[in-house]
This record gives sequence, structure tokens and C-alpha cells, in this order.
Amino acid sequence: MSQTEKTTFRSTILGSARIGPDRELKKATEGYWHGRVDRAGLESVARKLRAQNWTALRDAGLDSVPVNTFSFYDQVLDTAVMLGALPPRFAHIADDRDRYFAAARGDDDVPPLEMTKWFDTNYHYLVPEIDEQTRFTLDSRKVLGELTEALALGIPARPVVIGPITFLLLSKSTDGVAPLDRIEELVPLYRELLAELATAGAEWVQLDEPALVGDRAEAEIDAAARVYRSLAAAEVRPSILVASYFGHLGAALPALAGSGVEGLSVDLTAVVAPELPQLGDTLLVAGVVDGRNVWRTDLDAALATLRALPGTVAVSSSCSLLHVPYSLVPETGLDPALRSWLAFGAEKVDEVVVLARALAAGDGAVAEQLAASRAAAELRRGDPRLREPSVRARVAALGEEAATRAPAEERAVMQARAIPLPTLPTTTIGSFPQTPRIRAARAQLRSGEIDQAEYDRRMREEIAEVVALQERLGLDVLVHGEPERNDMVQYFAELLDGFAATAAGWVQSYGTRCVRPPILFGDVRRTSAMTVDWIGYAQSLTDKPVKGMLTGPVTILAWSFVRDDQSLADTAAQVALAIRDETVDLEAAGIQVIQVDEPALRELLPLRAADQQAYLDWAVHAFRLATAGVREETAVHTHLCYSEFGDVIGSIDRLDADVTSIEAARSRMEVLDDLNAVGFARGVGPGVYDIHSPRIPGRDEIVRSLKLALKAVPAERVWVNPDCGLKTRTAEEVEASLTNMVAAAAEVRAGL
Ligand SMILES: CN1c2c(nc(N)[nH]c2=O)NC[C@@H]1CNc1ccc(C(=O)N[C@@H](CCC(=O)N[C@@H](CCC(=O)N[C@@H](CCC(=O)O)C(=O)O)C(=O)O)C(=O)O)cc1
Ligand SMILES: N[C@@H](CCS)C(=O)O
Ligand SMILES: [Zn+2]
Repeated sequence: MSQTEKTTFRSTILGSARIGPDRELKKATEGYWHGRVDRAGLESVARKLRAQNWTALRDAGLDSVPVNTFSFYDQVLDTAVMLGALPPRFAHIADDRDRYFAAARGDDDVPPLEMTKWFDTNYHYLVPEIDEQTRFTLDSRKVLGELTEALALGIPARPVVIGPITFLLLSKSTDGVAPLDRIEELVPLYRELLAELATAGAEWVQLDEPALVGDRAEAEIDAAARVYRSLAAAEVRPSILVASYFGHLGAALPALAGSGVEGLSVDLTAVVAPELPQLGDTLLVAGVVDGRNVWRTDLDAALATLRALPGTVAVSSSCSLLHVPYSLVPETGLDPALRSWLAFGAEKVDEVVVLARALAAGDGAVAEQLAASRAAAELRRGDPRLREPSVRARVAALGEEAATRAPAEERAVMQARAIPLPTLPTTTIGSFPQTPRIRAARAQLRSGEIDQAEYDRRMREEIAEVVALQERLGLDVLVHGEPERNDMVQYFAELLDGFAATAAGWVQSYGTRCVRPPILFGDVRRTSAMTVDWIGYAQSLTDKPVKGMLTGPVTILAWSFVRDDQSLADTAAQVALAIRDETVDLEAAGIQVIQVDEPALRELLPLRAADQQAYLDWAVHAFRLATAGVREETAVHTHLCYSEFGDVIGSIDRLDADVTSIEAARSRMEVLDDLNAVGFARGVGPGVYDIHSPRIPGRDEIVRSLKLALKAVPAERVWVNPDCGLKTRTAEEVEASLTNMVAAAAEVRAGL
């Protein structure tokens, strides 16, 4: 049978969430790690979630259902396991599942794989390490297992696997050989995999190649064309869908289209739709339902796009639905108007099905759904919360001076006088452990078991404990510990006008960690101080300076679902003004050091170089607008993490913060050389140990990190701090790690 005679499909999504509508997988996995759930219990939760998910997708009307998008931790780690590419340091762990979790999280003896952002999303993947010790071998058990499980349930299953080009482009080399140079070793493994999948009954396979939507060298595109020609030439294989998402394929599109694969998915939700060439027999899987935001699709516009496409078309989400919450059904507390403008995962699947039906049978077949879509759009356009005159007037009146402080060198002198500190001052990044006790208090407040006054009293108790601990440890600049924050973005969103919070809108951020991104739907305004009581209270307990802690405008946008009816730059300016008002209030309450976190600065960087400068300009402007309202004596700190910073290093300098704490431990302080290269001459706190692992760093290890840092930066500018906040660690880990950190700083200081 030729490939084109095989079955085809008309409606699908590129992947789905897996953590469970009620975070069942998170709970089971954490239970397994802590010995509360056994292996069988964990596997049974996983199997049930997969079955529920596939059945719901099929019953909603999709005629091709993605499988193997389930993961116990991360799909890139799954692919590394599938290709036999786990580093040998995990080989001593005999049990497959425990070896997998060790690679994800580390254990007492071995550090985990590095974790980094999945393209420009708030999902994080584990970075495969490829070197001369890597011997690729195929282990197809997971994907075959999911396929078999789904077929047994009568699901029209389409296994999804990360493609070989993307796998290697996301990997890091530890021996100087570019991972992509090993592509020829992977091709036979993928051919073998295709044969196994076909034999097991797969009619289609989806190979994800999102790395091809970035700026890619000609050699990389040539490699992709060569690889897919070779895979397409395999005798025994399912039809191949190459999936692209998060942007446009550009030059990679004709290369893939000409390779002989049967299907190509394209993201049609970006601002400028790509010019699509005639694709002949290739099935065009059109991503018209945005998989990354929560706004209801304009069905008329989507249909117009679909009808203008060449060739045979299937309707799809633009990317996996991993990035949006499961369903609007539990969101009964949302304002009904706002709710009618939204579509979460389940509703997006319905939209795909409606669009496919309209394409096949005409608009009349879905007249009711089209009318509802139009009515929601109309309601949204007319809502007064989208245009708040006072906010608009304030933004319009801003001049350049609003984003400008005195020169940094002058500020440094004034701040040294106002805030006396030792050389190599020690501090932390803000959060202390979010203990079960803290979370339980918040759950009790929500359920009405305790009132606001009791909740406040308990949070003050937590703050007092954290302040006392920091004094005992001998830290120099203290923090209040952020106990009152459910999340560093959601906390602010719940207090600002223009945002809505969800009840159950959980989205996986990494592993078992989830976030509930707020929905930024209207004009943003601060109506009262958000942090001053907590931070002012902490300052009242100590003579040491307490660092005020805020989240920056870019990060608030990055970790929210943001309105799509105006530019991000305009929305960022509104958020920046709200944060600016808070800095001014903190200063008036006696806070001399204010940290405005921007861990997501790098995350929002557009994937294509041509779009990056415009983003960096508005992002830097928003940060400066948020931080330039305070006096020159007030030290503005910022914190960056979770990224490779190479592409934004110049912009870190332009933020004009007095001190920048930055993730550095895992990259062996290389970021400091990058900062030097752009003439960065401000305070810097290179993270001296990695907080993502439960490992307690030894004092000698931290001394070594610090000495490495001092080779790059003079001691007068260096701060000593962990890589990131301590919220995910236990109290014991934090106390032990910070004891070693303070001791290491003292040792190095004494030797200066
Ligand atoms: C710094 N990071 C962040 C990112 N994005 C954010 N929006 N926020 C971030 O901090 N992206 C990059 C990184 C990713 N890192 C993390 C780190 C840690 C988490 C995390 O721990 N998430 C928690 C959920 C946090 C939260 O919202 N907590 C709420 C609700 C807690 C809860 O589950 N409550 C229970 C009942 C209470 C109980 O008894 O435990 C319930 O509702 O069932 C709160 O504290 O009130 C997680 O558990 O996954 C995320 C990203
Ligand atoms: N202040 C925050 C920053 C995390 S990126 C924290 O300490 O958790
Ligand atoms: Zn951080």
C-alpha cells in the first residue's frame, strides 16, 4: 500500500497535558518519592490518567489522538532514555524508573541533568548530555507501551516523539563535538522505531521538530532535509507528520515538504502568518487554535485562514495543550463575562472539532457555535475593564525621565554610605521554604476554617522565624521569606485590577511543579500597597537591612495569560507602573534595598533574531519604569535565573539595576565573563550553589565557586547568594546550605 492510500485525519491536537485535572500525577509521583505510594500505585495513576485523556479526546470528536505525550517528568528526558543517551553517572541505578528520576532530580551522589526553558514557554526540560561516552541505542518500550495501551482502548492513536534534529539541537555537548554532528547515528534508530510502531499498528507518527522554527543555519536545515528524506524512504513505517510549533519554519518548510513525509504541522497563530507553498499531497496540519493562550478562538477568522490554505488540511492546536489548564468546567468562580471569552484545554479541543466540521460540512453545520463565538468577541470588545481612563492617561503622560536614575557610579557611592555592608555581603534570593504548614494555612483560609486575621498572624510568625534564622546564620541583607505568596506572579495578580485568578488552572512548569498562571484581561491598576505590611514587619524585627521583594513586569507578563488585544509593550507599561508604586511605598516604609525579580527576561525573547531587539527594548524600558521611582540611595536589585543568558547579556546591563543576582553555579560562573565582555560594572551576585537539587553544598565547594567568581569580578562588586529562591527546599536543607554559604563567604573574605 502506498503512503497516500493510508488513512488520514482531519482534526487533532499536537499533545496534551499529563499532570492530571486535579494534579493526580503530581501527588502520586511526590508520594512515590517520599515512600507514601508504591510503584504499582504510581503506575496505576499514570495508566488511568492516560486512558481518561485519550478517551476524552476521542469522544470529543478528534479523529487522530496524540499518545506518548504522557511523561513522568519530561518529554526530552523520555527521548534521551529512548535513545540510550543517559550519562553514565546514572548507570549504577539498576531500576529504570529510579534511574529516570535520578537523572531528573539528582540524588545524594550524582547531580541531575541541567534544566532549562522549553523555547519561549514557562515549561522546563532536562538538557541531554552528549559526549564521547554516549552510545545511542533504541529503547522503544515507553512509546510502544503507550501505543499498545491506546489501541487496546480503540483510540485512533498517533504516537508523538521528539524528532532527531530537535533532540540533538536541544542537547549539550560535554566534549566539544556539536551534538548535531552525531545525527547520522540517530537515523537508523528512528528508522527502527518507525518500523516497530508500524508493526504495532500505528498509522501515523508525529515527530516534533520545534527547534526548526528558530533561526537555523543552512547546514542544519540541510541535515533536517536529509534525515527526513531518509526516514521517508523507510519501507516499513507509519505516515510521518513533522510537527513545528511556536513560530514559523521559514526555510525549513520547503526542505521538509520536499522530503517525502506525509504531513506537516504549522503554527498559524503567530502575528504574521507564513506564506505557504503548494504542498502537493502533503497533509497540512493547520494550528489555528492557539495552544498557548486561554482566549476563545475567533472561529470566523480561523475558518477564513483554513479556507485559504492550499491542499489537504487538518485542523489542529498550534502546539501541545501542555501549556494551558485542563478545562474551564471547575472555574465556577470566574466572572461570567470573562469566562465566556476563554477556552482552556477541553474547550480548545471542542473548537478544533467545530472548525473541522465547518470545513467538511459548511458553516451551517456549526451555526450555533459560530454565533456563540461572535457574541463572546463582541462582549469582550465592549467591556469597560479593558480601557481604564486613569491608567491610559498615566501611561500616555510618561516621558523618558520616568525610566532614568542618576548614573550607577554615583548611586553606588550614595548607597554604600546609606547601607553599610561588609565586602562580599551575603543574602538570599527571597523565598524561604513553602512548608506544608504555610500551605495548610492558606488552604484553611480558602476553606473558611481560619479568618484573615488568624492567617495574617500565622504569616507574621513565619516571617519572625525566618528573620531570626537569618540573624542566627549571620546573613548581611535579610529577606522576609515570602511565606504569604502562593506564587511570585499569582500573588501580585490577585491584588491588582485587570487580572483574574483561576481555581484549578494548573499548568506543569517542570517535573511535578505546577503553576496557576493568572489571566491578565484588562487594564492593570494597583489599588493599595501589596507587600509593605509584610516587609515592613520584617524590617521592624531587625537592625539589618531587609530586602523588599517584588516581581518585575516582564515576568508578570511571561507567567500570566496575557490579553491579546494590545501589544505586550503597552500591557507591560501598565504593570510596571503598579510595581513602581509599590517600590515607592516600600521606600517610604524604610526599606533601603528593593529586589525586582525578572527571572523570565530571557524566556520571552523571540525565537527569531529579527524580532529580538524590539522585545528587549520594551522589556528593559518596563523594568526601568518599575524601578526608577525610588531615591538614588535606595539600592535596586534584580534576580535572573532559569536561562542561558548569552542572548540578553547586553540588556542585563541596560536594566540599570544596582545589583544583579544571577544563576551561575551550574555553568561554573561563565556568565561573569559574558557580563564583563559587555562592560557590566555593577554589583553582581553569581549564585554560588544550585538550589534545584536537595544536595547540600559543602563549604569548600562554595569557597571554590566564590574564588572562581573573584577571578572574573573584583571583590567590591561581588555578592554571595544561592542561585534562586529557597521555596522548594526543606528547612533542614536551607539551614545547612546557608550555614556553609556564610562560612565560605567569611573564609574568602578573610583571605582577601
Ligand atoms: C521560579 N519559577 C516560577 C515560574 N513560574 C511561576 N509562575 N512561578 C515561579 O515561581 N517559572 C519558573 C520557575 C519554576 N519553578 C517553580 C518552582 C516551584 C513551583 C511550585 O512549588 N509550585 C507548587 C504550587 C505553588 C502554589 O501555587 N501554591 C499554592 C497552592 C498550593 C497547593 O497545592 N495547595 C493544596 C492544599 C494545601 C496543602 O495542604 O498543601 C491544594 O490546593 O491542593 C499555595 O501555596 O497556596 C506546586 O505544588 O507545584 C512552581 C514552579
Ligand atoms: N524572589 C523569588 C525569585 C524566584 S525566581 C524567590 O526567591 O523565590
Ligand atoms: Zn530565581
